[in-house]
Amino acid sequence: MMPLNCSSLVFRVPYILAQTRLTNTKKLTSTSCVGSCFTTHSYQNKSFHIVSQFNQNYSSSPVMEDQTNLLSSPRPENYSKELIVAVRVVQMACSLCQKVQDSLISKTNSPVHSKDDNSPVTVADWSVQATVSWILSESFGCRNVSILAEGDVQRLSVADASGLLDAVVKLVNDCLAEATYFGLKGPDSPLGSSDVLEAISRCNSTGGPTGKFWALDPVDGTLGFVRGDQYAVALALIEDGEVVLGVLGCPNYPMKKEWLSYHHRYHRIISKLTPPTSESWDKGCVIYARKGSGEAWMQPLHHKNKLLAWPNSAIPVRVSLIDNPALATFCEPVDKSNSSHSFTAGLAHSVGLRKQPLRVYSMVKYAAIARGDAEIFMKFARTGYKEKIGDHAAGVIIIQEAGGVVTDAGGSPLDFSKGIFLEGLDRGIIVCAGAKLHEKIIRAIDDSWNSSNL
Ligand SMILES: Nc1ncnc2c1ncn2[C@@H]1O[C@H](COP(=O)(O)OS(=O)(=O)O)[C@@H](OP(=O)(O)O)[C@H]1O
Repeated sequence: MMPLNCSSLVFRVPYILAQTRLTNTKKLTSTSCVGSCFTTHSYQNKSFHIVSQFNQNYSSSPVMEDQTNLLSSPRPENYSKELIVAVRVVQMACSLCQKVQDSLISKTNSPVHSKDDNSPVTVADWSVQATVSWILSESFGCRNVSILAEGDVQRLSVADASGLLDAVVKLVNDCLAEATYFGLKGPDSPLGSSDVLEAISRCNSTGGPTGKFWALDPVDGTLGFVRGDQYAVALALIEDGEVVLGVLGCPNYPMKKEWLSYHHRYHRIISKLTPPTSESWDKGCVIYARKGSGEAWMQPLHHKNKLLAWPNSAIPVRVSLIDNPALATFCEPVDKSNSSHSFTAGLAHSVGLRKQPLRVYSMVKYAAIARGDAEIFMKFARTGYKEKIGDHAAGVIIIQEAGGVVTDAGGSPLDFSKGIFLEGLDRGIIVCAGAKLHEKIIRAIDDSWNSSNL
């Protein structure tokens, strides 16, 4: 048997299979529809409905009020307005990021690989942060909105960053000018630099155990973004230390799941040569879930050529029912400096996973599990790295509501109540479609800990 060997990993917590949810038995037999005026489309042999609603007469609130049926859940409508605004603003952010990524790819054959101060990913980061902050503040009132995000406005305010600030202000205004097409209301006149800086500077929450705050990762998966590959826009709402809703925008998520692996970039580039028609849905989605609903939903990205009839659609997503390790696919980060590939290889072997790992950039790995395209996601950061809550919150709630399980390597739930970081994390993060696979992995990790202590 291949030994589990990862010298940098020390597992301290004994096996506790805590908080695992046995909700994976709920099999969807039919798709639900949303709204009242819909057309039928198909995706992976399932039919679903696209609601073509668009109302120019919006109220003073940036959310168009007649579109609250975006959520088809019959359950209590807690956080429903928050979720609607969050889904829409993440759609806007995806559109913004797509523009930046397209220009990045077309302008250079040797993409930027770091997040230096003037890199396109930095521009996208700031612009998404400003846009999301502005829309949330307009929707719920500045005083009621607290946002935790990484961007620090000081860097953008200094004199030598004026070119960067100009680029950000332009992108933000271009994006907000299209707000009505996403069912939101933009500003009456373009924002100035000070408005943009103010919107960014409002994202100064440090999280914590009480109160309500949004956790935003504007462009998660820097490497994927600059390489023209997978990245995600992640927005979650956390209240009293619990994630209550999550939205993951995945602009490059391929509906042919085989193309998800970074190895298949070539196929994705080829697919770009054939632009999608209004009826096709070849890539890009926004996935979202609300705590306690027992449901997670996916809608296609908004397409520019459908400006006056936004396809306000959603289909339910559910984790895979595969619980046989030999048939299961596991995801992990592409870059081995972000997660030990040798450790996961040993773990995979001892658990009986037989397929090659699916290496995917960013929180798109959470989306893959929620959609049932893979069964396991494991991340084992090197010693000393502290995971940030914004890099996981949206994914965790989506997985849980889609029927999956997320814990640390000791089997404990992730704790979002301790501030910016996932404090007390027992090294790895384990995401599984079902409790059975999860139990096997946690047991194997525990065995490795025991044998390394012999
Ligand atoms: N050293 C180290 N170890 C572990 N994790 C780290 C580390 N450094 C950063 N990060 C965080 O992980 C995010 C990248 O993780 P991914 O799963 O996307 O990795 S990979 O790009 O596929 O290799 C990365 O997201 P981005 O900063 O958006 O790229 C960080 O949130």
